[in-house]
Amino acid sequence: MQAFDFGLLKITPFSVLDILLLAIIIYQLYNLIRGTIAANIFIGLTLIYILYFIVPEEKMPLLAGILKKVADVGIIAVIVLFQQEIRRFLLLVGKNASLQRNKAWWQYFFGKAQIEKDNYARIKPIIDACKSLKQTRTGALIVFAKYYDEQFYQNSCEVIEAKISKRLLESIFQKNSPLHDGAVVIAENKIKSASCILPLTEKTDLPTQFGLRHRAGIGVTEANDATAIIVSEETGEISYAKQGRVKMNISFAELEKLLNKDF
Ligand SMILES: Nc1ncnc2c1ncn2[C@@H]1O[C@H](COP(=O)(O)OP(=O)(O)OP(=O)(O)O)[C@@H](O)[C@H]1O
Repeated sequence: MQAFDFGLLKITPFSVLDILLLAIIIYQLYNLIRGTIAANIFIGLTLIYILYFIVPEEKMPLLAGILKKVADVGIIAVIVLFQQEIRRFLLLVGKNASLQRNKAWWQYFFGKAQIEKDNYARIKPIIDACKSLKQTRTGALIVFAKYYDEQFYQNSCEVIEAKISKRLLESIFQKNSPLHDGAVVIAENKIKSASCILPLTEKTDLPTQFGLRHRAGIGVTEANDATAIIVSEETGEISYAKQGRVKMNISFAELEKLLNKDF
């Protein structure tokens, strides 16, 4: 393979690929921790590492010794502190490598129109339920899990295992229903569970009106390969969370598009 020689610097196609892949990984990591408390931890760790390299060991042995100790356990600290982010990063890599590709093949073989028709039939009861929940200002949190992680969801949920229906969703979220608190989880084309307590996002830059329901809706999409619809009890507004980001006040046409893509 041809290499370009600029004096000391030798650039080969592999070094370009190397830099490109590293840039993609850094960008994805930045996206995952942007606006979270992990970003501050990352800045803290980077500062400690910079200090470790610039503090002269012979002249300042005490500080250099402490920094060396911290730097030595750095990789373990990174794994412990960034557990959630590493999990999300690996999920992202796995998802891009398998599910998206399968979907494309599926569409190629079975035709886009037929798939969209089938999808609409699956999505309709959910959209109808959201319309009714919005109208009655009933708070709701519906999670769409690409992979139903039993350990993650079942510890804090009531198992349902039922066909998706507008009436069932409405009755679960009705204020006097014993299951209305918490989230409904939909996976494998079924309502798998209700009343789920989900992890809350640690994001610090969210709108002030976002309370626990919105935080849980965003949190679950950070920790899992999942998306979430949040219906606000206060305003009736519908928000949609995906990969730790949230789209606020979306229309039903938008919701249909998003579900078509993600569900
Ligand atoms: N960890 C959690 N997992 C799932 N659902 C939760 C969790 N914490 C709270 N909730 C749900 O959120 C409700 C409280 O919502 P809160 O008023 O704090 O949220 P909000 O984001 O302001 O939404 P709203 O606009 O509907 O008021 C609880 O009654 C419960 O159903």
